[in-house]
Order: sequence, then structure tokens, then C-alpha cells
Amino acid sequence: MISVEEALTKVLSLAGAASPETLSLDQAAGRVLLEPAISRMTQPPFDSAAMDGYALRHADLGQRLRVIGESAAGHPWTGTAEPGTAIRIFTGGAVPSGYDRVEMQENTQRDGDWLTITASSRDTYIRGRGCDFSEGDRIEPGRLLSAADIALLAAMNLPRVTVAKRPKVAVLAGGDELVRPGETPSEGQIISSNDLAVAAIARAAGAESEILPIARDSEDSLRDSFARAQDSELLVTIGGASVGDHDLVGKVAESLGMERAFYKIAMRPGKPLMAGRIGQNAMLGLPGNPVSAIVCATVFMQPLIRAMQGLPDETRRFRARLSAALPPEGGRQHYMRAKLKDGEELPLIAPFDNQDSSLLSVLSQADALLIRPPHDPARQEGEIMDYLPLFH
Ligand SMILES: Nc1nc2c(c(=O)[nH]1)N[C@H]1C(S)=C(S)[C@@H](COP(=O)(O)OP(=O)(O)OC[C@H]3O[C@@H](n4cnc5c(N)ncnc54)[C@H](O)[C@@H]3O)O[C@H]1N2
Ligand code: MOO
Repeated sequence: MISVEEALTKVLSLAGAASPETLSLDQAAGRVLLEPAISRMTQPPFDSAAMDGYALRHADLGQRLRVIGESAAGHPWTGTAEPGTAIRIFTGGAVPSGYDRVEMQENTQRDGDWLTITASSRDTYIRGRGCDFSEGDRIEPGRLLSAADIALLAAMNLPRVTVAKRPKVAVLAGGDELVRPGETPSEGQIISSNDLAVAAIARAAGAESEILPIARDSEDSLRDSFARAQDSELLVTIGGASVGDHDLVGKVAESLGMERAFYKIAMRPGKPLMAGRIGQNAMLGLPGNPVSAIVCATVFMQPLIRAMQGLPDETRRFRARLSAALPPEGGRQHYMRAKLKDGEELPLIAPFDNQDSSLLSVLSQADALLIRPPHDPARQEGEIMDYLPLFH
């Protein structure tokens, strides 16, 4: 069995280079930028008023001023500045050259064409040309485009960007016991839940995920399902990974030429995780227990899908204080389903009593996975431990 860290390195090495596509900005949020974006604008393109009020000259403060023009956003004033004058100006309007400050209208008194400054602000209320960004400024590739990035790209007058295609991920649940939600299970059957969860987790990481028809517990059925996944860059199987007579995923994958990166890791839940490559495509074999499948999808599949889009592994651990004592651990790194509560300088974390890897009702209440390294000794209440936030 290899460690979680070694397994993650091997999983990430299954990612090929991201494929580029050009999208309009309204499609690009949540995508990874693959080429530098180079601004075609300087922003603001002119000195611009930050307040509604009057443009004037600092040298004229203390005098009554004659209002000789108006500058509104989109409607600049084109006359010539003269001493002792002011320009009525609105937020976003160009400050005409020759004027070096804007006074907000609350600090002025207007009488026909005449203006008195009743109080003078410390700020000039001028946003200088280029104070935000300049033509030629770059946004470097390798970042996930946020709503703010989209706004910045738009302001830079870049209507299209080159981003990573969404990786195609096929999710395959297998087992004679499984039927779809809404169907009536026969004796011995249950509802397939894992494939829906795994597909949702894949989508949250930026993939286009397809849920394949449930495979039966036969080599032929599995082979058919693998064939359907040929166009997907990543096939994620669920179940059939362990040592039982009906656990056929590894066998079928190998008969199709899978180069296995590893099988079995020192992780709880998730021991029978499998990863490798079939031809050009990556494959992850998740264990069937629902919590095992979902935890492995979070810890391994999500970083892999991000890597397929050119993103580095951004998994961040957080710290919390244990709100109860814990017994020592065995040889596998344990991801305990836990609940967070506000604490003083750190949040408090409480693992659920029942950590069985079949319990979806517990996982659905959990907001964190408390990480206990292999052979972690007994822990006291109040000790500081690492955790991963769940589903955020
Ligand atoms: N003798 C041993 N038995 C088991 C071992 C072991 O080391 N030796 N490991 C256990 C661990 S740990 C895990 S995890 C499971 C993983 O088994 P499989 O990956 O082969 O999963 P299945 O046997 O197919 O299913 C396990 C469990 O999960 C349910 N399941 C499967 N798919 C779905 C689905 N899509 N939706 C909902 N539930 C699903 C399935 O019905 C089983 O109850 O093996 C242990 N055994
Ligand atoms: O490792 Mo299994 O994934 O504990 O239930």
C-alpha cells in the first residue's frame, strides 16, 4: 500500500496537457486561462472624476468661480481652462486639462453661473489616467477565471479568451444490486447514489461529466461500459475494486491494456483505490462504499480534473481544535467525517461517532474531513489538527 501523498502524485501525473479553446467572456467564468491576456485599453483612459461636483484649479481655492461648462460620463467638455473658472462635472466624466481637482457638490454653493466652495476636501477626487491598468498589462495564464477576472478582461477590451476545455469525465457505477433513483428495487437491490455524487464533484472541479448506464457484475458488461467511455479523457469507475468474486474492475481494465499506476493505498476510507491509464485516457477506480467513493473523488479526482485544465493542486488544509479526545489510529491515513463549530482563535472540530464508510446520512451532515496521519497517537481534547473542508 502506498501513502496518500504518493498516490496523489501518481494520480496527478495522469493528467495530459490541457486542450485550448477560445470562448467569449460570457462563457469563460470558471474556466482556466491558458494564454496571457494582454490589455488593449488603459483604464481609465483619461483623468476621471470620482464624485459629482465641480472641476477647478487648486490655485483658485478661496475665490468665487465662474462655471463655464459641463463634463458628464461619455460627454467630455472640450473648451480651454481659464483661471477663476470651474466645470460642472459628474462621476466618470473626463476632468478637462487645466483643472487639477474636483470638489464634491455637497461642499459647494451654486448661484447662477457662480460657485462658492464652502469646504475643501483632502482628496482631489480625480482618478488619474491608467490608475487601474494600462494598455499592454498582462493577466498571466494558469488562473481560474473569477467573476472579477471576467470584468477585468472586459474592461481591457478583450472580448474572447483562450481557456482550457472542460475535461470529459465518464462516471461508471457497477453492480447487480444497483438500480436508478425512482425505480423499484427488487429483493437485495439498492439505489445507485455514488455515480450522481461523483459526477457532481467532477462538475464542481470544471469537468463535463457523463453518467454511464450501470454496469452489471460481468466482464462483458464492464467491457461494454469501458468502450462507451472511449471518448472521455477520464473514466471513473465506482465499486468492484476490492477482492470479492464480483470485483471485476481491475481485471477488465487490465485486459483492455490498463497501465496501472497503483492499487491500494494507506487511506481510510478508500483503501482499494486504483489508478492508471488506458491508451490516452486516465482511469480512476473508486471503491464502492459511498463515503469511500465520495472522499476519494474529493481527495484525488478533483485535483486530477483541475490538473487536466492546467491548474496546480490547490488542496488547502485548514486547522481546528479537537472538541473531544480520540483513540490512536491504525496504519492508514484516516479522513474522519466531522462537524465544525466556531471557536476562539480556531474553529472546533468534532468527528462523528460512527465512521462507517457506508453512512451517507453522516457524510451529508459533515462539513469537514479531519485528517489523522497513519499511526496518529491518541489525541486530547483541545489539540490542533488539520482538516479539509467538504463541498465548499
Ligand atoms: N475481504 C475484504 N473485503 C473488503 C475489503 C478488503 O480489504 N478485504 N475492503 C473493504 C473496503 S475498505 C471497501 S471500501 C470495499 C470496497 O469494495 P468495492 O470497491 O469492491 O465495492 P463494492 O463491493 O462493489 O461495493 C461496496 C458497497 O458499496 C455499495 N455500492 C457500490 N456502488 C454503489 C453505488 N453506485 N451507489 C451506492 N452504493 C454502491 C455496494 O452495494 C456495497 O454495499 O470493500 C470492502 N471489503
Ligand atoms: O477503505 Mo473502505 O474505503 O474503508 O470503506
